[in-house]
Amino acid sequence: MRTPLVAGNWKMNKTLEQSEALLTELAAKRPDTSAEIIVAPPFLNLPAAVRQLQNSVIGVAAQNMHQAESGAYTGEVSADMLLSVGVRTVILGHSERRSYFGESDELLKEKVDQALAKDLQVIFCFGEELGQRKSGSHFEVVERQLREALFHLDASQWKSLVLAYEPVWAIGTGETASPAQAQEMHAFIRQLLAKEVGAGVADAVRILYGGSVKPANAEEIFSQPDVDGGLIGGASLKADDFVAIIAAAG
Ligand SMILES: O=C(CO)COP(=O)(O)O
Repeated sequence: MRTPLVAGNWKMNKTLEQSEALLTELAAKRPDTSAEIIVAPPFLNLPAAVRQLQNSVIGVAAQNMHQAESGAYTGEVSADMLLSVGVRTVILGHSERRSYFGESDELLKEKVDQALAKDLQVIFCFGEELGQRKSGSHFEVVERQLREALFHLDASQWKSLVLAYEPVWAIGTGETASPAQAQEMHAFIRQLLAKEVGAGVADAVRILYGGSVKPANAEEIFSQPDVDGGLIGGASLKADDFVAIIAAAG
């Protein structure tokens, strides 16, 4: 049995004060659920978020990380820095990192390797663009993204990985993949993993869906057999919406 996971990716939203207010509201609403819950505030808010949530069931993730141990990388944050403030999970490969910051499959492989070497849990994002879906190459694109960054990992490393399928055309657009489209891709990924990495990994790994998940569509998407929860952007910025989505997963 895979435990559902709902993660909120706040992106570049919420000052320290706003972050504290949202987390206070979230913790107070105590989502009654069997799902695991994670929030990913901006870097600067992480130490306070970890402190604030230390007695709650809500975990804290970073939205990115540099692949090097340390050094002359102005403006970057390392795995050890995340660990030193109590962060245990990192989101890697988000489409906004890929498109606005030029993160390639090759670079993401390095980041994943570094995160896993440091015992961080990784939520690895991938997904096709609109043109790729229209031309029917979406399965091929997703297969390449996974192959390049993850297929060299062994079964024990896969235990620290969560996959997040986020079709780029559904992110922040209000246009969600239909439950059938999500299920079709998630089932494809699981079959691919069974073939390439092993049946045990394919069965155990959680595959989240991300892209315009809202309280109104969450339940239908999460009820698909190969969808194990969601990575939520906009709707994770409002406590009521996020709690409703969490309830839909558990
Ligand atoms: O990118 C996302 C989560 O990482 C999804 O964002 P939205 O939920 O705002 O579409």
